[in-house]
Amino acid sequence: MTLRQRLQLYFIMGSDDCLHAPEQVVEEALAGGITLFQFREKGARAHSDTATRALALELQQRCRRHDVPFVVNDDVELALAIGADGVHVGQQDESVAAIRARCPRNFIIGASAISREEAERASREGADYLGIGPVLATGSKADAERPIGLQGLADILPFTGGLPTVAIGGIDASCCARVMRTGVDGVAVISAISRAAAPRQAAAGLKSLTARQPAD
Ligand SMILES: Cc1ncc(COP(=O)(O)OP(=O)(O)O)c(N)n1
Ligand SMILES: Cc1ncsc1CCOP(=O)(O)O
Ligand SMILES: [Mg+2]
Repeated sequence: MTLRQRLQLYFIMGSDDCLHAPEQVVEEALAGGITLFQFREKGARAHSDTATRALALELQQRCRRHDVPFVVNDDVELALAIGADGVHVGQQDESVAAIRARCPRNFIIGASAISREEAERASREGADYLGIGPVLATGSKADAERPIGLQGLADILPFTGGLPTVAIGGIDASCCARVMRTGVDGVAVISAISRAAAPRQAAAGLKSLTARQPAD
C-alpha cells in the first residue's frame, strides 16, 4: 500500500483522548480498519516519560500485528528510539529539513499546514505528507488555530507540490464525505474514534465513507 493509500483513515490518539483503555481503543480501531496510526501523548492526563514509552511500545506492537504503520507525534527521539515508522511535526516542532537530515531513508515525516505558505515550505523541505487543518472546530487540541473550513482546505490543495494530504480537525461521519470531495487523500481523526461508544464501528463507518470509488 502506498503512503497516499495509507492516509485514507488516519487515527491519532493518546491516553487523554480515550473514554476506555488506550490499548483497547487502538485494538478496536485497528479491527475497524484504520490505515495509519499516530501516537500523540498530550494533555492533562498524559503519561510520564517512562509510561509514555511503555504505552508507545505496546500500541506499536498492536499496529504491527495489523500491518498498520506507527507514527509518533512531535517526539523525534522517541520515534527513533523505538523504531517507529515515522514522525509528525507541526510549525512549533523540529523542522522537517532537520529531521530528514538525521533519520533513516524510509522514515515517514508528516508535517502540518494551515496555509498555502506552510504547505509550500513543508513540501520544499522534504515532507512525505501534509496534515491540513484544523478544517473544522476541534475539542481535541487546546492550542488549535481558527478552523479554515472546507473552502480553506480546497484553496490550499493546489499548493502541496503533489504531496499526499490528509484533512484534520472536527471531522466525523457527518462531514467526512464532503471533506473527501475536496480532493484530499484521507482524513485524520481523534475524537470521532477515541471518544466513540463503539470505536470499532466508528472506524469501520469512517472507512467506508473515505473509500474512493473507481470513478473518483
Ligand atoms: C496528521 C496530523 N496533522 C496535523 C497535526 C497537528 O500537528 P501540530 O500542529 O504539531 O499539533 P500537535 O498535534 O503537536 O498538537 C497532527 N498531529 N497530525
Ligand atoms: C491534532 C490536531 N491538529 C489540528 S486539529 C487537531 C485535533 C483533531 O482532533 P479531532 O478529530 O477530535 O477534532
Ligand atoms: Mg506538534
